[in-house]
Amino acid sequence: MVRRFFLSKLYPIFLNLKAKACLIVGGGKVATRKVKSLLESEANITVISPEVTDQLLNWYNKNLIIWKSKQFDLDDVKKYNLIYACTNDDDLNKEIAKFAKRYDKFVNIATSLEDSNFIVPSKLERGDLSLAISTQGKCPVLAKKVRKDLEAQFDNQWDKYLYFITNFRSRLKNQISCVNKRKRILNEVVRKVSPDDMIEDLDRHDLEVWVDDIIKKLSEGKKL
Ligand SMILES: C[C@@]1(CC(=O)O)C2=NC(=C\c3[nH]c(c(CCC(=O)O)c3CC(=O)O)Cc3[nH]c(c(CC(=O)O)c3CCC(=O)O)/C=C3\N/C(=C\2)[C@@H](CCC(=O)O)[C@]3(C)CC(=O)O)/[C@H]1CCC(=O)O
Ligand SMILES: NC(=O)c1ccc[n+]([C@@H]2O[C@H](COP(=O)([O-])OP(=O)(O)OC[C@H]3O[C@@H](n4cnc5c(N)ncnc54)[C@H](O)[C@@H]3O)[C@@H](O)[C@H]2O)c1
Repeated sequence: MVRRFFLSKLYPIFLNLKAKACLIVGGGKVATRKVKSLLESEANITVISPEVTDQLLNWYNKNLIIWKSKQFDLDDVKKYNLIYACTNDDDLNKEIAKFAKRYDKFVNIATSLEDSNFIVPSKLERGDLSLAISTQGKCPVLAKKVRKDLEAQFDNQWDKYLYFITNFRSRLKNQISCVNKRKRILNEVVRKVSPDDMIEDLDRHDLEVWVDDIIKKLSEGKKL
């Protein structure tokens, strides 16, 4: 019998954080990792910490983040959508969680799964393919290992493949109005064309010719 800490499962979601106000309390290794992925999402990032890593300082000097060089104050949480408590003081992190939840905020506690109401997954990206891996917080180091294993399986060909599939689907939508026919063709192309079929340096024109040729064949009921 498997016992679970949470009665309900954590809900996986991809958030659009562009320009959303995010607060990171703490300026160490963990804070730096969380800020790195928030920067990729173009969030509006504030770091509160008396000291920060060289990397955070570098982002601050390039105006990519706001840094308030001070001790955290409870009132600091009010203005932010997402809050990450990444200090090395677990009692302080827990206090941040309590206060943030009073204001109905989403808060992530680097030292305590139990006090977090969202957690950060390990992630792998290949073009527009995003894989998020979580152990529901039970063993982050295992999530990291699974990510590394998947990195080998999903190699850089997937980048080109996602580009091909995106192009294919958009041209298919323009050419075939029947949803069921589109669905059949897409299923067929996903089954028959693999990332290994992607050609190096295929220019846009050649890609479109290739895509249209596949659409024509499949819509006429021919095999690939
Ligand atoms: C995936 C990743 C994403 C990221 O952080 O970006 C991530 N942790 C990573 C690495 C990592 N974390 C820790 C170690 C040291 C080994 C160890 O102790 O296990 C390593 C390994 C390393 O650093 O190499 C220690 C640790 N982590 C947490 C606690 C507190 C606790 O367990 O309660 C403690 C003990 C702290 C203490 O001693 O007090 C908690 C969380 N860590 C999570 C995410 C969330 C759950 C994710 C899931 O569902 O699996 C959750 C719940 C909250 C959160 O942080 O969002 C990232 C891998 C990125 C990658 O490389 O792919
Ligand atoms: N969740 C995770 O993914 C994960 C992974 C590894 C470790 N951890 C745990 O997370 C914590 C942070 O790890 P780290 O390696 O970044 O530690 P660190 O010691 O490098 O950084 C701690 C930071 O907290 C800041 N800080 C301390 N008191 C503060 C206050 N009152 N106000 C504002 N900032 C304050 C310090 O200035 C420092 O920048 C540790 O307790 C560690 O065990 C979590």
